[in-house]
Amino acid sequence: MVLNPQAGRGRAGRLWPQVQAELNRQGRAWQLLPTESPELARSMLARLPADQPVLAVGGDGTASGLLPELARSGRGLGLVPLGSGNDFAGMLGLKAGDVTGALRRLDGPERAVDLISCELNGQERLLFNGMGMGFDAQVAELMRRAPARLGGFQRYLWAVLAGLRDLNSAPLTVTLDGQPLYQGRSCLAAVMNGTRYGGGFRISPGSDPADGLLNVVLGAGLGRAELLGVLLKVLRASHLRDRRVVAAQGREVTLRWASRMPAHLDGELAGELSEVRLRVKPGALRLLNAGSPQ
Ligand SMILES: Nc1ncnc2c1ncn2[C@@H]1O[C@H](COP(=O)(O)OP(=O)(O)OP(=O)(O)O)[C@@H](O)[C@H]1O
Repeated sequence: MVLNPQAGRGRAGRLWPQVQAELNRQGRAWQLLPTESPELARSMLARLPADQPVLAVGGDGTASGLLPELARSGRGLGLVPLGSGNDFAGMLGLKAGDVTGALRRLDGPERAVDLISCELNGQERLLFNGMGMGFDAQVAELMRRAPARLGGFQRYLWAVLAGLRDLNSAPLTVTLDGQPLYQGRSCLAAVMNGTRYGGGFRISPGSDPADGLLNVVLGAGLGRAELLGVLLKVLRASHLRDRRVVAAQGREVTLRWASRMPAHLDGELAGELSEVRLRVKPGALRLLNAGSPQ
Protein backbone atom coordinates (compact mmCIF):
# COMPACT_ATOMS: atom_id res chain seq x y z
CA MET A 1 0.00 0.00 0.00
CA VAL A 2 1.25 3.46 -0.90
CA LEU A 3 -0.82 5.97 1.06
CA ASN A 4 -0.72 9.69 0.35
CA PRO A 5 -2.57 11.10 3.36
CA GLN A 6 -2.71 14.61 1.83
CA ALA A 7 -4.59 13.48 -1.26
CA GLY A 8 -8.13 14.79 -1.62
CA ARG A 9 -7.22 17.60 0.80
CA GLY A 10 -6.77 15.07 3.58
CA ARG A 11 -9.52 12.64 2.64
CA ALA A 12 -7.07 9.77 2.00
CA GLY A 13 -5.60 10.19 5.49
CA ARG A 14 -9.03 10.44 7.10
CA LEU A 15 -10.32 7.31 5.34
CA TRP A 16 -7.15 5.26 5.85
CA PRO A 17 -8.58 3.45 8.94
CA GLN A 18 -11.52 2.40 6.76
CA VAL A 19 -9.13 1.09 4.08
CA GLN A 20 -7.22 -0.95 6.69
CA ALA A 21 -10.42 -2.36 8.17
CA GLU A 22 -11.73 -3.31 4.74
CA LEU A 23 -8.44 -4.96 3.72
CA ASN A 24 -8.58 -7.06 6.87
CA ARG A 25 -12.28 -7.83 6.44
CA GLN A 26 -11.59 -9.06 2.90
CA GLY A 27 -8.77 -11.23 4.33
CA ARG A 28 -5.96 -9.65 2.28
CA ALA A 29 -2.33 -9.73 3.34
CA TRP A 30 -0.87 -6.22 3.06
CA GLN A 31 1.81 -3.88 4.30
CA LEU A 32 1.98 -0.09 4.29
CA LEU A 33 5.08 1.51 2.82
CA PRO A 34 5.80 4.65 4.84
CA THR A 35 6.27 6.95 1.84
CA GLU A 36 6.44 10.71 2.07
CA SER A 37 7.01 11.45 -1.58
CA PRO A 38 6.66 9.77 -4.97
CA GLU A 39 10.47 9.33 -5.13
CA LEU A 40 10.54 7.51 -1.81
CA ALA A 41 7.55 5.39 -2.80
CA ARG A 42 9.31 4.31 -6.02
CA SER A 43 12.57 3.42 -4.32
CA MET A 44 10.80 1.43 -1.57
CA LEU A 45 8.72 -0.43 -4.15
CA ALA A 46 11.78 -1.24 -6.24
CA ARG A 47 13.14 -3.28 -3.30
CA LEU A 48 10.07 -5.55 -3.27
CA PRO A 49 9.58 -8.56 -5.58
CA ALA A 50 7.88 -7.50 -8.83
CA ASP A 51 5.07 -10.03 -8.37
CA GLN A 52 3.85 -8.11 -5.30
CA PRO A 53 1.18 -5.68 -6.50
CA VAL A 54 0.82 -2.18 -5.11
CA LEU A 55 -2.30 -0.23 -4.23
CA ALA A 56 -2.17 3.56 -4.53
CA VAL A 57 -4.39 5.13 -1.86
CA GLY A 58 -4.91 8.73 -2.93
CA GLY A 59 -5.61 10.62 -6.12
CA ASP A 60 -4.32 10.30 -9.66
CA GLY A 61 -1.08 12.03 -8.65
CA THR A 62 -0.27 9.34 -6.08
CA ALA A 63 -0.62 6.57 -8.67
CA SER A 64 1.08 8.59 -11.41
CA GLY A 65 4.14 9.06 -9.19
CA LEU A 66 4.66 5.28 -9.15
CA LEU A 67 4.59 4.78 -12.93
CA PRO A 68 8.35 4.62 -13.69
CA GLU A 69 8.78 1.77 -11.22
CA LEU A 70 5.64 -0.04 -12.41
CA ALA A 71 6.59 0.20 -16.09
CA ARG A 72 10.11 -1.06 -15.34
CA SER A 73 9.12 -3.95 -13.08
CA GLY A 74 5.77 -4.94 -14.62
CA ARG A 75 4.25 -4.76 -11.11
CA GLY A 76 0.44 -4.57 -11.04
CA LEU A 77 -1.32 -1.45 -9.73
CA GLY A 78 -4.64 -1.15 -7.92
CA LEU A 79 -6.33 2.22 -7.38
CA VAL A 80 -8.14 3.29 -4.22
CA PRO A 81 -9.39 6.69 -5.40
CA LEU A 82 -9.41 9.11 -2.48
CA GLY A 83 -8.02 12.20 -4.26
CA SER A 84 -9.69 15.39 -5.44
CA GLY A 85 -10.19 14.72 -9.14
CA ASN A 86 -9.67 10.94 -9.48
CA ASP A 87 -10.08 11.34 -13.22
CA PHE A 88 -8.26 8.24 -14.42
CA ALA A 89 -9.86 6.06 -11.74
CA GLY A 90 -13.26 7.65 -12.42
CA MET A 91 -13.01 6.90 -16.13
CA LEU A 92 -12.42 3.26 -15.22
CA GLY A 93 -15.65 3.24 -13.22
CA LEU A 94 -14.06 3.41 -9.77
CA LYS A 95 -16.08 5.72 -7.55
CA ALA A 96 -14.20 8.25 -5.45
CA GLY A 97 -14.45 7.30 -1.79
CA ASP A 98 -15.79 3.79 -2.48
CA VAL A 99 -13.08 1.87 -0.64
CA THR A 100 -15.03 -1.40 -0.49
CA GLY A 101 -15.82 -1.36 -4.22
CA ALA A 102 -12.22 -0.57 -5.23
CA LEU A 103 -10.84 -3.40 -3.10
CA ARG A 104 -13.48 -5.90 -4.24
CA ARG A 105 -12.63 -5.26 -7.86
CA LEU A 106 -9.13 -6.57 -7.16
CA ASP A 107 -10.66 -10.03 -7.57
CA GLY A 108 -11.75 -9.24 -11.14
CA PRO A 109 -9.60 -9.65 -14.26
CA GLU A 110 -6.59 -7.38 -14.62
CA ARG A 111 -6.27 -5.10 -17.62
CA ALA A 112 -3.27 -3.74 -19.52
CA VAL A 113 -3.54 -0.04 -20.37
CA ASP A 114 -1.28 2.27 -22.34
CA LEU A 115 1.08 4.84 -20.87
CA ILE A 116 2.29 8.08 -22.38
CA SER A 117 6.01 8.69 -22.49
CA CYS A 118 6.70 12.39 -22.39
CA GLU A 119 10.14 13.77 -23.23
CA LEU A 120 11.00 16.85 -21.23
CA ASN A 121 14.45 18.42 -21.36
CA GLY A 122 15.95 15.07 -22.35
CA GLN A 123 14.24 13.21 -19.48
CA GLU A 124 11.37 10.74 -19.72
CA ARG A 125 8.22 11.26 -17.68
CA LEU A 126 5.44 8.64 -17.74
CA LEU A 127 1.77 9.57 -17.62
CA PHE A 128 -1.36 7.46 -17.47
CA ASN A 129 -4.06 10.08 -17.93
CA GLY A 130 -2.59 12.84 -20.05
CA MET A 131 -1.09 16.29 -20.34
CA GLY A 132 -2.43 19.73 -21.05
CA MET A 133 -0.81 22.99 -22.09
CA GLY A 134 -2.03 26.55 -22.15
CA PHE A 135 -5.49 27.15 -20.73
CA ASP A 136 -5.62 23.64 -19.21
CA ALA A 137 -2.53 24.21 -17.14
CA GLN A 138 -3.59 27.74 -16.21
CA VAL A 139 -6.78 26.19 -14.83
CA ALA A 140 -4.82 23.51 -12.93
CA GLU A 141 -2.79 26.32 -11.35
CA LEU A 142 -5.87 28.36 -10.48
CA MET A 143 -7.53 25.34 -8.88
CA ARG A 144 -5.01 25.57 -6.08
CA ARG A 145 -6.34 29.04 -5.31
CA ALA A 146 -10.04 28.11 -5.47
CA PRO A 147 -12.02 28.71 -2.27
CA ALA A 148 -11.57 25.77 0.12
CA ARG A 149 -15.32 25.21 0.50
CA LEU A 150 -15.67 24.14 -3.16
CA GLY A 151 -15.48 20.42 -3.99
CA GLY A 152 -13.89 18.68 -7.03
CA PHE A 153 -15.87 19.73 -10.09
CA GLN A 154 -17.00 23.08 -8.61
CA ARG A 155 -13.34 23.95 -8.04
CA TYR A 156 -12.67 23.21 -11.66
CA LEU A 157 -15.50 25.46 -12.85
CA TRP A 158 -14.33 28.26 -10.58
CA ALA A 159 -10.82 27.96 -12.04
CA VAL A 160 -12.14 27.87 -15.62
CA LEU A 161 -13.96 31.16 -15.14
CA ALA A 162 -10.91 32.75 -13.50
CA GLY A 163 -8.68 31.42 -16.33
CA LEU A 164 -10.88 32.93 -19.04
CA ARG A 165 -10.10 36.36 -17.61
CA ASP A 166 -6.37 35.98 -18.39
CA LEU A 167 -6.61 33.87 -21.53
CA ASN A 168 -3.30 33.50 -23.33
CA SER A 169 -2.80 32.06 -26.81
CA ALA A 170 0.33 31.55 -28.94
CA PRO A 171 1.32 30.14 -32.34
CA LEU A 172 1.48 26.34 -32.15
CA THR A 173 2.78 23.70 -34.56
CA VAL A 174 1.62 20.12 -34.00
CA THR A 175 3.08 17.07 -35.72
CA LEU A 176 1.30 13.73 -35.42
CA ASP A 177 3.07 10.51 -36.47
CA GLY A 178 5.51 12.58 -38.54
CA GLN A 179 2.78 14.48 -40.43
CA PRO A 180 1.72 18.12 -39.86
CA LEU A 181 -1.58 18.21 -37.93
CA TYR A 182 -2.00 21.89 -37.06
CA GLN A 183 -0.28 25.23 -37.46
CA GLY A 184 -1.84 28.37 -36.04
CA ARG A 185 -2.71 30.13 -32.81
CA SER A 186 -4.02 28.05 -29.97
CA CYS A 187 -4.90 28.63 -26.32
CA LEU A 188 -4.98 24.97 -25.31
CA ALA A 189 -3.61 21.61 -26.29
CA ALA A 190 -4.29 18.30 -24.56
CA VAL A 191 -2.73 14.92 -25.28
CA MET A 192 -4.80 12.28 -23.55
CA ASN A 193 -4.79 8.58 -22.76
CA GLY A 194 -7.82 8.97 -20.49
CA THR A 195 -11.07 10.73 -21.27
CA ARG A 196 -11.28 13.38 -18.55
CA TYR A 197 -9.41 15.75 -16.30
CA GLY A 198 -10.23 18.44 -13.77
CA GLY A 199 -12.54 16.20 -11.73
CA GLY A 200 -14.88 15.05 -14.50
CA PHE A 201 -14.24 17.42 -17.43
CA ARG A 202 -14.50 15.05 -20.45
CA ILE A 203 -12.02 16.76 -22.75
CA SER A 204 -11.36 13.61 -24.80
CA PRO A 205 -14.53 11.49 -24.72
CA GLY A 206 -13.24 9.25 -27.53
CA SER A 207 -10.11 8.13 -25.64
CA ASP A 208 -9.67 4.44 -24.93
CA PRO A 209 -6.72 3.90 -22.58
CA ALA A 210 -6.06 0.47 -24.07
CA ASP A 211 -6.18 1.23 -27.81
CA GLY A 212 -2.46 1.88 -28.31
CA LEU A 213 -3.19 5.48 -29.37
CA LEU A 214 -2.94 8.99 -27.97
CA ASN A 215 -5.76 11.48 -28.43
CA VAL A 216 -4.87 15.07 -29.28
CA VAL A 217 -7.39 17.88 -28.65
CA LEU A 218 -6.55 21.47 -29.67
CA GLY A 219 -8.46 24.72 -29.39
CA ALA A 220 -7.75 26.44 -32.73
CA GLY A 221 -7.65 30.25 -32.62
CA LEU A 222 -10.27 30.60 -29.89
CA GLY A 223 -10.89 33.91 -28.18
CA ARG A 224 -12.52 34.21 -24.76
CA ALA A 225 -16.13 34.02 -25.93
CA GLU A 226 -15.49 31.14 -28.36
CA LEU A 227 -13.54 29.21 -25.73
CA LEU A 228 -16.37 29.63 -23.23
CA GLY A 229 -18.77 28.28 -25.87
CA VAL A 230 -16.51 25.28 -26.53
CA LEU A 231 -16.12 24.62 -22.79
CA LEU A 232 -19.88 24.53 -22.38
CA LYS A 233 -19.95 21.96 -25.18
CA VAL A 234 -17.33 19.92 -23.30
CA LEU A 235 -19.87 19.53 -20.50
CA ARG A 236 -22.11 17.74 -23.00
CA ALA A 237 -19.12 16.03 -24.66
CA SER A 238 -20.19 17.61 -27.98
CA HIS A 239 -17.13 19.87 -28.46
CA LEU A 240 -15.36 17.49 -30.85
CA ARG A 241 -17.97 18.33 -33.49
CA ASP A 242 -17.06 22.04 -33.26
CA ARG A 243 -14.87 23.06 -36.23
CA ARG A 244 -12.68 25.18 -33.94
CA VAL A 245 -11.64 22.05 -32.05
CA VAL A 246 -8.99 19.89 -33.70
CA ALA A 247 -9.07 16.26 -32.53
CA ALA A 248 -6.92 13.40 -33.81
CA GLN A 249 -5.38 10.10 -32.75
CA GLY A 250 -1.87 8.79 -33.27
CA ARG A 251 1.16 7.17 -31.70
CA GLU A 252 3.54 10.08 -31.44
CA VAL A 253 2.90 13.80 -31.19
CA THR A 254 5.13 16.86 -30.96
CA LEU A 255 3.86 20.23 -29.76
CA ARG A 256 5.98 23.31 -30.55
CA TRP A 257 4.84 26.66 -29.19
CA ALA A 258 6.29 29.99 -30.30
CA SER A 259 6.50 31.03 -26.64
CA ARG A 260 6.62 29.15 -23.37
CA MET A 261 3.25 27.91 -22.15
CA PRO A 262 2.22 26.45 -18.77
CA ALA A 263 1.85 22.65 -18.75
CA HIS A 264 0.37 19.98 -16.50
CA LEU A 265 1.28 16.30 -16.53
CA ASP A 266 -1.37 13.96 -15.09
CA GLY A 267 -2.79 17.05 -13.36
CA GLU A 268 0.53 18.08 -11.75
CA LEU A 269 1.90 21.48 -12.74
CA ALA A 270 5.10 21.16 -14.75
CA GLY A 271 6.14 24.80 -15.25
CA GLU A 272 6.33 26.50 -18.64
CA LEU A 273 7.48 24.60 -21.73
CA SER A 274 7.78 25.43 -25.42
CA GLU A 275 8.29 21.96 -26.91
CA VAL A 276 7.04 18.55 -25.82
CA ARG A 277 7.23 15.17 -27.54
CA LEU A 278 4.88 12.40 -26.45
CA ARG A 279 4.75 8.75 -27.49
CA VAL A 280 2.34 6.00 -26.55
CA LYS A 281 3.66 2.90 -24.77
CA PRO A 282 0.97 0.34 -25.57
CA GLY A 283 -0.13 -1.90 -22.71
CA ALA A 284 2.72 -0.71 -20.46
CA LEU A 285 0.69 -0.67 -17.21
CA ARG A 286 -1.06 -3.62 -15.51
CA LEU A 287 -4.17 -2.42 -13.71
CA LEU A 288 -5.66 -4.78 -11.17
CA ASN A 289 -9.07 -3.25 -10.47
CA ALA A 290 -9.84 -1.43 -13.71
CA GLY A 291 -12.89 -3.33 -14.99
CA SER A 292 -14.06 -1.81 -18.25
CA PRO A 293 -14.18 1.93 -19.02
CA GLN A 294 -17.46 3.84 -18.73
N1 LIG B 1 3.39 8.63 -1.97
C1 LIG B 1 3.24 9.93 -1.74
N2 LIG B 1 3.40 10.42 -0.48
C2 LIG B 1 3.22 11.75 -0.25
N3 LIG B 1 2.90 12.67 -1.20
C3 LIG B 1 2.74 12.24 -2.45
C4 LIG B 1 2.88 10.86 -2.79
N4 LIG B 1 2.62 10.72 -4.09
C5 LIG B 1 2.32 11.96 -4.57
N5 LIG B 1 2.40 12.88 -3.59
C6 LIG B 1 2.14 14.34 -3.69
O1 LIG B 1 0.81 14.64 -3.24
C7 LIG B 1 0.15 15.48 -4.19
C8 LIG B 1 -1.35 15.22 -4.20
O2 LIG B 1 -1.63 13.87 -4.48
P1 LIG B 1 -2.79 13.39 -5.45
O3 LIG B 1 -2.62 14.00 -6.80
O4 LIG B 1 -2.86 11.93 -5.37
O5 LIG B 1 -4.09 14.00 -4.76
P2 LIG B 1 -5.13 15.03 -5.32
O6 LIG B 1 -4.43 16.11 -6.07
O7 LIG B 1 -6.00 15.39 -4.20
O8 LIG B 1 -5.98 14.10 -6.34
P3 LIG B 1 -6.15 14.14 -7.96
O9 LIG B 1 -4.77 14.09 -8.57
O10 LIG B 1 -6.94 12.89 -8.27
O11 LIG B 1 -6.88 15.40 -8.24
C9 LIG B 1 0.82 15.14 -5.51
O12 LIG B 1 0.76 16.26 -6.34
C10 LIG B 1 2.24 14.79 -5.13
O13 LIG B 1 3.07 15.93 -5.17
